[in-house]
Amino acid sequence: MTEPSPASSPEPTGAPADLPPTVFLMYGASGDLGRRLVLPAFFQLALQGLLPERWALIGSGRGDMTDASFRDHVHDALVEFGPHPDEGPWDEFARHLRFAGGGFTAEDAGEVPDVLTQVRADLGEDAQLVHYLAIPPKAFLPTTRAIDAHDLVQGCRIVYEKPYGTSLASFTELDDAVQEVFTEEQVYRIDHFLAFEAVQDVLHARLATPWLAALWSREHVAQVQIDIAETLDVAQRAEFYDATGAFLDMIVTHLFQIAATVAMDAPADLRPETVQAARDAAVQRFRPLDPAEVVLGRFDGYLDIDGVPADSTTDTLAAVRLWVDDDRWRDVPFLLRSGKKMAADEQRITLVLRPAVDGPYAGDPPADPAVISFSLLDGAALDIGVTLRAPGVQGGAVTGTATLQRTDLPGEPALPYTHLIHHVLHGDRSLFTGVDGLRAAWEAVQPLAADRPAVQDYAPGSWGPADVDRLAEPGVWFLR
Ligand SMILES: NC(=O)C1=CN([C@@H]2O[C@H](COP(=O)(O)OP(=O)(O)OC[C@H]3O[C@@H](n4cnc5c(N)ncnc54)[C@H](OP(=O)(O)O)[C@@H]3O)[C@@H](O)[C@H]2O)C=CC1
Ligand SMILES: O=C1O[C@H](COP(=O)(O)O)[C@@H](O)[C@H](O)[C@H]1O
Repeated sequence: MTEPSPASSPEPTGAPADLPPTVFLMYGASGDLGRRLVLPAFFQLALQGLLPERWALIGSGRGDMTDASFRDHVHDALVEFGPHPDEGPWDEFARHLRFAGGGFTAEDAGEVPDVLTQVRADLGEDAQLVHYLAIPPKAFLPTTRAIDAHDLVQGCRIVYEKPYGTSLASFTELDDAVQEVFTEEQVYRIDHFLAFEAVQDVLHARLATPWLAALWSREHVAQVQIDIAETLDVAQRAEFYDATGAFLDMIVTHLFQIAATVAMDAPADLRPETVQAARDAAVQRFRPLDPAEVVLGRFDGYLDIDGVPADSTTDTLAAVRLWVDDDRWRDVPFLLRSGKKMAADEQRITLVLRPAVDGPYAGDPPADPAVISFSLLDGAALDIGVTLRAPGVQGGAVTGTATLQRTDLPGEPALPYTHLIHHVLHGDRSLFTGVDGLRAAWEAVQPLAADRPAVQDYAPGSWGPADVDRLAEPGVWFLR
């Protein structure tokens, strides 16, 4: 298959000086996500000179916090998670931080209006307003209504964390309310895996490297494997996790979006709407899952965790065989797997390549097939497996792997949330999930609502129940 060549730049462009004055109103700024991921991303943007010349970040929360204690909170977060405040102009950065306590509901906007008025007096009445909902998903809907009730919709952008819905019904309820209040162009729905540099590579390497593009189809690819394996426990967040499970936490969200990034047709250009529409169109071609091709697992010992009910049936691992119904991928299984307490911390997208179909090596495939494999972890790497003549006088075939470390490339990598906030600032929705794709994702998992497979036990430190291996047959999991 041939690919069109895209015409425009892969990154949002425009100097920070050209960005309008911007006010971020961050709901849930005191929470775990804010501390670990979002506030560090703001500081990384500041270090790289990528924030607008005039900006403010107002943390909003239900408690009372002074500006000074919010600044201390941000400082502590940076000390713990980096970039360290000493690495940059902390004092200057801190002056942009404000806090508005007293919560924010439709009935009572707390201190938000007052603080916003003060900030606007400084930045200008027409400063761009960006709402960032870093709050639990159950608060998305009431906060959306509150933003409407307090007349903070006009001209704003709004960022929703994941998960955007937990079923087709709850997605529809949330999205109906969101579409009533905002136009689609105002809405940024996060799936932070789309912002991993290695996930962005999957599209950009293919678009920029013709030989890679040439093998991007069923003609050369026998299987696609997407593996997000974690050794992590869930004891710190048992309540959340038990209500969610691996399938909802990871498969229908992150792994589906990654699968769509692999499966999408090459967009004709890199305009955000073209990229998002191409990815959404790929999700719309996902065949509804067959429950017989879904394996759910639970690590031994899960039921002993404090906060997990004795009769829990929550999955801590999920693996699925997904099919993409189009000419490019017909009959190529997409194998998705993610779980907790697994054998390794690994995040990989692997295209397993077909062996020779004719010539002297046909019919004699090597034990390890050739692959193109993207690691998503820090300092991510691209592994390219090629089958070669085996060394020595006996000959035969052997597969070797060449590894390209991203850390060997020139340039400073950016954190996923740094990319995401940068894109919001520039009005670029290419790294955000589209509403059509999300709806299609929930539709694709609907068969499980009526026919959920039983949860099977697996040993902590393993790759999951034996049935997971069966999903990959006649092949094998690249990670094993
Ligand atoms: N933590 C993570 O690693 C990740 C989280 N996410 C998503 O980010 C969002 C925030 O997650 P996280 O920070 O872990 O969540 P937290 O449970 O830490 O909550 C964040 C903050 O939201 C406020 N809050 C809590 N309940 C409510 C409520 N009912 N109404 C309004 N505000 C409330 C609290 O602040 P206060 O008490 O000051 O009001 C709290 O500190 C969620 O949607 C989550 O799914 C996504 C990816 C990773
Ligand atoms: O959204 C989530 O993602 C994390 C894995 O993402 P990472 O960026 O921390 O690698 C996962 O551990 C968590 O369960 C899930 O909610």
